[in-house]
Amino acid sequence: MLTSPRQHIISSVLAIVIAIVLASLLASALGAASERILTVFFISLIAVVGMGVYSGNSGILSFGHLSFMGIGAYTASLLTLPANLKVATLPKLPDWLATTEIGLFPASVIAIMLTVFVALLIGIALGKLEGSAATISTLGLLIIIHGVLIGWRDVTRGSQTFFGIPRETTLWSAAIGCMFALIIARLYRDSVSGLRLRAGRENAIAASAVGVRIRRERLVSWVLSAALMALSGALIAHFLGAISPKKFFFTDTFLLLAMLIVGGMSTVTGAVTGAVAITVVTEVLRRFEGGFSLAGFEMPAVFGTTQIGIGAIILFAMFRKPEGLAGLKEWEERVFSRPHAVKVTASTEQPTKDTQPLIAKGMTMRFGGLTAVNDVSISLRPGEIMGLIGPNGSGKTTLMNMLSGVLEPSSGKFHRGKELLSGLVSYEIADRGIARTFQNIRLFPNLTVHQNVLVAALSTKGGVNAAARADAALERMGVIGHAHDDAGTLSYGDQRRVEIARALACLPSLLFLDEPAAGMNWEETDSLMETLRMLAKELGIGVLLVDHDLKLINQLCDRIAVLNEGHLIAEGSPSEIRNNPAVIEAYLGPNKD
Ligand SMILES: Nc1ncnc2c1ncn2[C@@H]1O[C@H](COP(=O)(O)OP(=O)(O)OP(=O)(O)O)[C@@H](O)[C@H]1O
Repeated sequence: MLTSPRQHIISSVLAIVIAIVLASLLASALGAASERILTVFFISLIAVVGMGVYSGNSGILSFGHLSFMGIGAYTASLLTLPANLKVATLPKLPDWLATTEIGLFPASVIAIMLTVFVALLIGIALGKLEGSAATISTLGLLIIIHGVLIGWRDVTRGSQTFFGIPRETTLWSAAIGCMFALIIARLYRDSVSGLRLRAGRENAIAASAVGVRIRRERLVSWVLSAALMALSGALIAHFLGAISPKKFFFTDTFLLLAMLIVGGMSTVTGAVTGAVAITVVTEVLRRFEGGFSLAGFEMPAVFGTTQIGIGAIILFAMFRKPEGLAGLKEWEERVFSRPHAVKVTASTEQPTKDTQPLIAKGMTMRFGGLTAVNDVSISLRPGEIMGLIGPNGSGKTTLMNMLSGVLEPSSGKFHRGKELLSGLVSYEIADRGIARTFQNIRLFPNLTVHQNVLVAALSTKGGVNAAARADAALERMGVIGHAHDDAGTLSYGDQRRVEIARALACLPSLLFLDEPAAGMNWEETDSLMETLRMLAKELGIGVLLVDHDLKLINQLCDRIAVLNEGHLIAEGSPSEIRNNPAVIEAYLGPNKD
């Protein structure tokens, strides 16, 4: 399933095919030099989009992808190298490999399969790392695989050139490979997995809280990107006819990353833009590297002109367009307007069937020497609105974080019916019907409002009826008119509503709201109160509401629990809580009137 309009995908695919065919025909007409430049460009572009599939969608920069290109290149070359040459130059190869001599296509397929297998093993290990730790470990990967290519002399000829590879890569085979890679990358970006990964890139905690298994999605994109790198490696080896480990090390990593960063990591349009920009700069500057004469002046040769030029274009892009020359949207997302066809059906927004209360006992959270929540026991029934109040720092958010799986409690358990929920992580809890919003809004700001909500619907309850669920939630919260605006561009109040809509798209039976009215004016707060009442009454959703607005809490809540310094000091109806001496003391202090 694809998460963007069909019109976008069709126009994107058509543009890819037409541009590649036209460029190839033009290069063929211009002669061998142009053909050669375009062939290398196509092969580089496969690698750039390959890197983009992982780095662009996950937000984790990888320095290690050239390793996969190297594995692909050497594997395919070992399979296509003439048997007599293998016997002469690699005498210690096992017999079965020495005598194998197949064409580029089957060799590429095998090379891709082997690379995918290696990437899977590495990806499972790397998946445990986040942010810069993940990036640095990809650097380790590059160095290790480079070391293996050099050290495994019997198979790779070590640091010497691996020569005699049949030059089977033509302009048209590179063009077809490039077309394939661009289309795969484009489809992946808008697939369910791609959307989930982009949500995780924008905000990992929020993505997990709406059911996204970020590690799994990262692994999918890692493996897919490795496959594209292997294809690029196989093609370049069979274009050059000779390779060595240094071809798959720092220099080309820098060049390909420069293309990706300059153009924009998060789109296929960006990868193409960056590859074009860097290729043009490289080709132009290379001609001046050896010196030139201009209007009678002899300019001297300047060593490194090309590298200086690439460095300058990276600096320019970072200063002027840090998200890349092509920005954060695909070209067709900018060009075509998107009237939103609402797909609400009768089967969406059914009243919840969960009638069991959530029961939490002895919930405790220690941060080092601080006990933020101390032995708190509460319960929440479907259909009721329960307020959770207390002075600043009394542990309200921490309690909510534990009950939604964002934090693992130091001790204490919570369950619903017979199902023990403590010990589950947040995407598992979201899938069991407990959804939440955050005190500091955690939307996916560079995704549209519709995508923000759709990703939640797709990632919970098996993704059944996801589009209709997303629309119903947007409509319920009054933000369907913003469906195709980027969530980060909305007013504060609208962002809060989108966050609630995103939680509703999970079809929760319990909804945790952390200061949902913060930043709203009284009119917006009134309308929010009305909506929450309807959610509880019509859909039977239980609401746990943290807020400092005691008027809102008193008017809305059936029951109120009060925390002070991590302890539950009172629980009861609004009137009981208003007259409770412990609560008055916690809020006003012991010596106040
Ligand atoms: N990740 C953390 N690491 C260390 N201390 C934390 C962490 N999260 C919260 N705390 C501390 O735990 C205590 C309770 O914080 P918490 O945010 O739960 O309170 P709160 O009642 O929600 O406050 P507020 O009303 O200001 O949002 C505070 O002293 C806070 O500094």
